[in-house]
Amino acid sequence: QPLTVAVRSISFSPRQVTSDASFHSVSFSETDHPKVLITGGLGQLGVGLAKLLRMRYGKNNVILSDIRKPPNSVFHSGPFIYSDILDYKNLREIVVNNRITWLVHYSALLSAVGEANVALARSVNITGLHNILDIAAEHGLRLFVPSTIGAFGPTSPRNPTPDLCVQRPRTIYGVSKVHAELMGEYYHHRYGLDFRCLRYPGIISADSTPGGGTTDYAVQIFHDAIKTGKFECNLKPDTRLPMMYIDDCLRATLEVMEAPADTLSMRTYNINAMSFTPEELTQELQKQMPELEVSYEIDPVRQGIADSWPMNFDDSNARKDWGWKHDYDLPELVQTMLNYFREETRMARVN
Ligand SMILES: NC(=O)c1ccc[n+]([C@@H]2O[C@H](COP(=O)([O-])OP(=O)(O)OC[C@H]3O[C@@H](n4cnc5c(N)ncnc54)[C@H](O)[C@@H]3O)[C@@H](O)[C@H]2O)c1
Ligand SMILES: C[C@@H](O)[C@H](N)C(=O)O
Repeated sequence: QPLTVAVRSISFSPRQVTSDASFHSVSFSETDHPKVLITGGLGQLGVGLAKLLRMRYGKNNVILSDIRKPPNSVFHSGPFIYSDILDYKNLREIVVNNRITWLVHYSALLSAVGEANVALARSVNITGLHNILDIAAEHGLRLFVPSTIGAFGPTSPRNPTPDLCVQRPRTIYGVSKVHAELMGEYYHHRYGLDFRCLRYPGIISADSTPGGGTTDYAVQIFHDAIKTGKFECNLKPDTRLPMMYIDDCLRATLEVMEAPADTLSMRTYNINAMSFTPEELTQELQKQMPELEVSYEIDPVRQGIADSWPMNFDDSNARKDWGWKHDYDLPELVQTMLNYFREETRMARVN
């Protein structure tokens, strides 16, 4: 404990790190919950993660942040603050004023929007990450940064893709995520930063919308199926990609953050649940909605990206080291998503 206090009270920035500097994660007892900051929290994943972490650590111990204006429901459900990850001083002020101990770094531009705006993606995904790493190291934070199936490329083994193999992605998103994995691991080995990283598959959620990725079709199909009974898919029918229901993704994040450090033989893990093609997802949906019509209008950018990504993800290390286990396969995913949208439609009719 005295060591922790001493390290935290040193006022330096890793921007002026001395060659023998060493950082240590802040330890806390079971009764002393972590104080969590989530960046980029208004995207597809952040609000759900905040809800899960607040149930576990208390509402006021989890702060959501973003550069966008939160909807009323989010603003009133717990602490929310403005935070631009490109503003280092602002980040530092938030961490200091709120005595943050865990940082979940969700801000990013995803694969398709990244290709549409490479300069912004480079700035948010790479310069922003540098700010986050320095803040986390300077203040002894436990840092979670998600990576992605997009961190692999056409020369990686695709079926299955192991944790350790060639990573030569061809998107700015993928390049920035490989950079994040390597920088986080470097800070861990060099400075003792408690860096934890999961490579997420495409995430599927009902109550939040994806932010411009290649796997977005697998969410949009549910919205369109319920609304119009028709869906135009922008990937070819046989494009196989790893996918996961959001509840599994958020639970994995919580579990790896809580895992004792000595169970982590690596700092970056693949996690997986299922793999399917648009055709297989359609067939599963049609078991309950036989009238659903799916047509294909291929987006060459997204298709090119998908064709370079893993088809199946090998997550055996996560299962072995810290007990990762998914709950949702394709049938449960489809049932859960349809239940959500049907209930929403029923409530809309009642009101
Ligand atoms: N959703 C998925 O399928 C998926 C899969 C693999 C990995 N991931 C990773 O998980 C994380 C969260 O994903 P998501 O789907 O919620 O992303 P998203 O695109 O839905 O949300 C990203 C958020 O980052 C915010 N942001 C952009 N610029 C910012 C800045 N300068 N400062 C602060 N915030 C900024 C945006 O406003 C947005 O709310 C990302 O890092 C993503 O790469 C997501
Ligand atoms: C896979 C993931 O990183 C994101 N959903 C994307 O497609 O870009």
